[in-house]
Amino acid sequence: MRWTTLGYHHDWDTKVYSENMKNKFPQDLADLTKFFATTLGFENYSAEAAIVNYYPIGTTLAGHTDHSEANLDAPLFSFSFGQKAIFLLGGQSKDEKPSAMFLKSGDVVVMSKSSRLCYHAVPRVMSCELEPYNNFNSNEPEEKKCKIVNDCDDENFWTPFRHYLKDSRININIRQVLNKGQLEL
Ligand SMILES: O=C(O)CCC(=O)C(=O)O
Ligand SMILES: [Fe+2]
Repeated sequence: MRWTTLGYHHDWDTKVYSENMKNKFPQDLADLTKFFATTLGFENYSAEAAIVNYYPIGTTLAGHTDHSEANLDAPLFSFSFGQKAIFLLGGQSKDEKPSAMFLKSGDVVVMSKSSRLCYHAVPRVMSCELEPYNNFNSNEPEEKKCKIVNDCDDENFWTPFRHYLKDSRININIRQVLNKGQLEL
């Protein structure tokens, strides 16, 4: 499994965010996440760090908690695309037996309040039966479709992504790092 980072870079070795290791967080992803946060009643949410996880079928992510953010009250948002996974969600200690759920393309996991600091893991990525990520039949009129949707309608543009997703899952894991009013680490 591989990953890239956006915004504040999460260093999996030290688990420390730093002001010296960050780039601009993509505005469209920040807006999308804020939409989810506001809809769920989390005002003032600001997406500041993301890990984009790339899982070829057969790869796994070991059990862990995400506790490096200065702000542990803001929820963690997790968007899944491509092939499906088994996601294990446990408790705040390893003594608690985890619950298993499937995460499919388009599913969003929100870890907030008591689940924010719970152990979780991805023990299995496997083939899905349906491929919702290949379906661009939107009812939006042509002029209202955003650029990325129009780009994906173009077979030449989409083909490499379709090939990649056929055997892989992508998860985008988004966090707010700073507390309200905090300007830097
Ligand atoms: O792939 C997932 O669903 C979870 C990823 C995750 O837990 C993380 O990036 O911290
Ligand atoms: Fe995590």
